[in-house]
This record gives sequence, C-alpha cells and structure tokens, in this order.
Amino acid sequence: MTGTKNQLISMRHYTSVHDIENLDELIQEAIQLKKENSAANLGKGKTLGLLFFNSSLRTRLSTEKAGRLLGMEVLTMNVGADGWALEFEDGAVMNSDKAEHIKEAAAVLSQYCDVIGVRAFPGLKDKAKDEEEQVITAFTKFASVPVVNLESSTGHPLQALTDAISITELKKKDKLKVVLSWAPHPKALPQSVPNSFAEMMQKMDVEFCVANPEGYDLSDRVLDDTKVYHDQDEALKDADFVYVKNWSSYEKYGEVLSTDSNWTFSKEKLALTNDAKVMHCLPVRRNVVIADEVLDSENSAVIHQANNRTYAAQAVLKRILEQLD
Ligand SMILES: NCCC[C@H](NC(=O)CCC(=O)O)C(=O)O
Ligand SMILES: NC(=O)OP(=O)(O)O
Repeated sequence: MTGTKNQLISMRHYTSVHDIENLDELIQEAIQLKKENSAANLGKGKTLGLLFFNSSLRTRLSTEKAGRLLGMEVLTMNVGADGWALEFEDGAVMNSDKAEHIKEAAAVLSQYCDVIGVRAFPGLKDKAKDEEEQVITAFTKFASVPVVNLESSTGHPLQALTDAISITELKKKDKLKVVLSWAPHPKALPQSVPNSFAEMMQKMDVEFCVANPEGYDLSDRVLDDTKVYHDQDEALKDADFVYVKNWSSYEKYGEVLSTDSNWTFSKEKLALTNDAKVMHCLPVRRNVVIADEVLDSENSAVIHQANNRTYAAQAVLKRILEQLD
C-alpha cells in the first residue's frame, strides 16, 4: 500500500461486504500481507476477542492467526457452549432461562477487547428475525469497539473477501465467467455464504450468474440483477470459476426442497466448464456436494481459499486497527 495514514480507507465494523470501500485495494493489501507481513506490530497492546455461538475450524484458527500476525493478543470463547445464555430482547423480564443481557455482555467484552468477532448462524425458522441480524446488530449497538462478522444469519463477508482474493490470484485471463452453483446437502444450511459471495461478485468486474433448482433463488435484495439459471448445465458453460455451495430455500424459508444428486458437482459437470477452478468455503460433504474426483483434482481451489482466510482477516483487522486511537 502506498500513501499516508490519512489517505488509507479505514473501517469501523466489518459486518457485510458493503463495508468495503475500495475492494481492489483491500485485495491487493491481503496479497501483499501474504508475501510479507509488514504490519507485525500494528496490533501490539490490542486484544482481539472471538466469540463463537456455532462450530468452526477455519474461521476460528485463521482469524486467531491473523490477529497474532498483527501482534494482537487473542481471546477466543465458545459462547454458545460455555457462556451464559444471552437475552437479546429489549425490555425483557429475565425470569426464564437467559442469565445475561447483551447490553451488559457486549459492554463487558468491550472492557477486555479492542475488536470483537462474532459468529452466530441463523435459526432458519423465522425469515424476518434472521434478516434482522439480531446478534451482530446488538453487538455493534452495545459494544463500544469494532465488530467483525465471522458468519451471521445472512452473510459471511470474511469468506467472500477470501474468495475475491483467491479468484484474483488464480485467474488466467481478464474477462472471467463465475458461476455460483447450488448442490445438494442433507441438512438445512444458511444462505450466508452464497449471499456474501453473490454480493462480492457484483462488486468485481466479472460475468456472474447463479445456478439453482426452482425454489432455491436467493433473496431479490441479494440477487439484484444477477442472472439465475434453473438448468445447471446451461449455467456452467464456459465458466472459469465455479463456486459450489448448498443453501436452504429462501422462498420456503429454511426448508430442504431437494437433495437431487444430479446437482452434485462431478467431473462430468466440470467437463462443461472452461477447465474451471472449483471453489467451496468448507467444510464440504464429499460425494454429496462435490465428488472426490473433483476435490482431489488440480481444479480444486478449496485449500488455496482456506489458506487465504488468514490474509483476508489480516487485511480487515489491519484496516480496523488503523482507525483505533
Ligand atoms: N462457515 C462455512 C460454512 C458453515 C455452514 N455449513 C455447515 O453448517 C455445514 C454443516 C454440515 O455439513 O453438517 C454454512 O453452510 O453456512
Ligand atoms: N469456511 C468457514 O467459515 O469454515 P468454518 O465454519 O470451519 O469456520
């Protein structure tokens, strides 16, 4: 990065890809940090707190590593399993199972941490409630420090930044076709990853489309004018990157409407593309979402993506640290 501190674009919270003001700069910063850790002391004396209401492998370890690469102390807590059950409703009479209100919890955490990361998946039962982003919004409201989304009800912006970095590094030509393709899964999964990936691709200079069965269209708010195919084979034609991911229905909110194995990403599907790089955020159900022969091939970009989680987190934390006192 060139320029003085004042010219740098800082970031208060990172709760959605829309918090990125200059995507190209942020991608280049992450690629630069991957080559050389030029900010090893920026976070000295600062503490990063990572709170997980749900399971994680990559997000937890890569974000911890990113904090440490910046010189930060890192505190991680599985709040879902180990913390007091939190009340989020304003004015609640707390005479039932919730021991602590988010007002105190977020304020207390702000005494210990200079930046807070939060993972809280959607319930997938009540669309309006999930779309309110109650947990991440409450943290931004009641914490006095910046908040980073580690995957929330409707978005996974650190994953999407990772994906943008990975595409930038792996692309072999300028005008790319990128396809987000639904794949089957036995469980109802959030729309968070596909939502943020779609929003990220709309910010990039690529031809982007989504392929999913009928009933699986993402929210109009996310899709905007993105082309949606209900025929996977048609969408895959000439694709340079295919992001394979399951999500539950948005229309019939949270339901699993299909487990059709014709949508599993196989080597026959790969053959329809322009020798595409195949992406997935992980964890991936082998031979349900993506076939072994694809995951074990040169076309798979999933480990490259997982590695970039560290540098995406480092670039975001760096931006946040630059605007702290
Ligand atoms: N953070 C990356 C993905 C997390 C979550 N996947 C999952 O829950 C998979 C669980 C399973 O396969 O049982 C999702 O799709 O949003
Ligand atoms: N991709 C991702 O977020 O992985 P984890 O759920 O393991 O953190």
